[in-house]
Amino acid sequence: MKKVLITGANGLLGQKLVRLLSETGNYHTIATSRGESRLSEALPRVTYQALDITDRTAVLALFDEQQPDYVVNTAAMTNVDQCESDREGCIALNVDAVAYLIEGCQKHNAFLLHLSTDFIFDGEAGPYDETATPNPLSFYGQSKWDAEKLVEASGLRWAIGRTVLVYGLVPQMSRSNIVLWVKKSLEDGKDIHVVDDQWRTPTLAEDLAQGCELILRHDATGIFHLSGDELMTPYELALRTARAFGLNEALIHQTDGSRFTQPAKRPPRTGFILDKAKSQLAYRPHSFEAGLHLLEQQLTGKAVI
Ligand SMILES: NC(=O)C1=CN([C@@H]2O[C@H](COP(=O)(O)OP(=O)(O)OC[C@H]3O[C@@H](n4cnc5c(N)ncnc54)[C@H](OP(=O)(O)O)[C@@H]3O)[C@@H](O)[C@H]2O)C=CC1
Ligand SMILES: Cc1cn([C@H]2C[C@H](O)[C@@H](COP(=O)(O)OP(=O)(O)O[C@H]3O[C@@H](C)C(=O)[C@@H](O)[C@H]3O)O2)c(=O)[nH]c1=O
Repeated sequence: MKKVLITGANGLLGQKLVRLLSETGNYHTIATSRGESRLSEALPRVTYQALDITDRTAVLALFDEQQPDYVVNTAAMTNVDQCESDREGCIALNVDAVAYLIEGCQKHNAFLLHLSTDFIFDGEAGPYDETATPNPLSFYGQSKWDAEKLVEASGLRWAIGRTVLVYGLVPQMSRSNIVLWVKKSLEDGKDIHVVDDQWRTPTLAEDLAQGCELILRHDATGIFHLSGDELMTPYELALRTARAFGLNEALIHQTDGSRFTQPAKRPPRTGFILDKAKSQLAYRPHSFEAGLHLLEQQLTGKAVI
């Protein structure tokens, strides 16, 4: 049985991945995150331990204690605007902590799967494949690219799973996501202004977890693009979400980057080409509507989250 240490296990991907690894029956999982566990229930073959990955001593001590075969680093500062204002905190978590994990993996000859983002690209030429050249526009994007470079230079057996605009539902979320935000706003009767000049391939959290499990299952090394397969604007995403949940589309107003601004610059056109993950891992993401349907089932208690 493969022993896997997951960081950021309270997060959106972390919770999905812990559940998936438990369900397959092939992994013993050490789920770690900062603070108490927010996993909804005790799961077979899963133990939880608090771990702040910015604490080098704590990271190395946990590696010595648990001796994992695989490490999946899902923890990150994922609030892109916060990364712009708290640059020190961003580097500590998104870059320096990755160096501590690499150190632990080197000592115990563990495989490292690290999560990264479409925001390493400038969005001038999306959708991108794994060979495209990064040119981040934001501090978040730069931090994630710097961490990728550490992983690639580590001498470890490593994989990097890059993803795009993840949506989904887990218990006690510390951060919402675009689909839940659209749904809640429309349910509350609030007007929303959504951009039509950015393009993304939004990713169902379950699909991303599946992609990570496939990498672990096959000991697949290198960079893999793991996202949804449909390129769309956030405006289109909002309309399709409204239709799927039977909500009022008239509340959704089209805007663009000249009128809607955020503190961190977003790349205009990203999205991923998935050919490598499809051919090498048999990665098969849900369609966007199928992803929304699963979310609807989870929200109504017809499927587990
Ligand atoms: N979400 C997205 O749209 C995208 C995400 N990614 C990447 O995918 C990965 C997973 O993202 P996602 O699951 O959505 O992120 P989340 O923000 O949902 O989860 C990150 C988790 O890391 C935890 N964490 C924060 N600081 C620390 C720390 N010092 N030590 C240990 N754990 C910590 C957070 O804890 P707490 O909950 O307590 O804050 C949170 O549970 C990240 O690497 C991200 O950069 C890439 C592209 C898109
Ligand atoms: C809040 C809001 C967002 N948007 C658009 C802008 C943007 O393209 C999209 C999502 O905006 P957010 O600020 O929620 O998410 P954002 O920070 O852009 O999401 C990113 O998260 C990090 C972690 C990543 O790695 C990236 O892949 C990326 O998906 O929605 C609007 O058009 N209007 C709005 O009022």
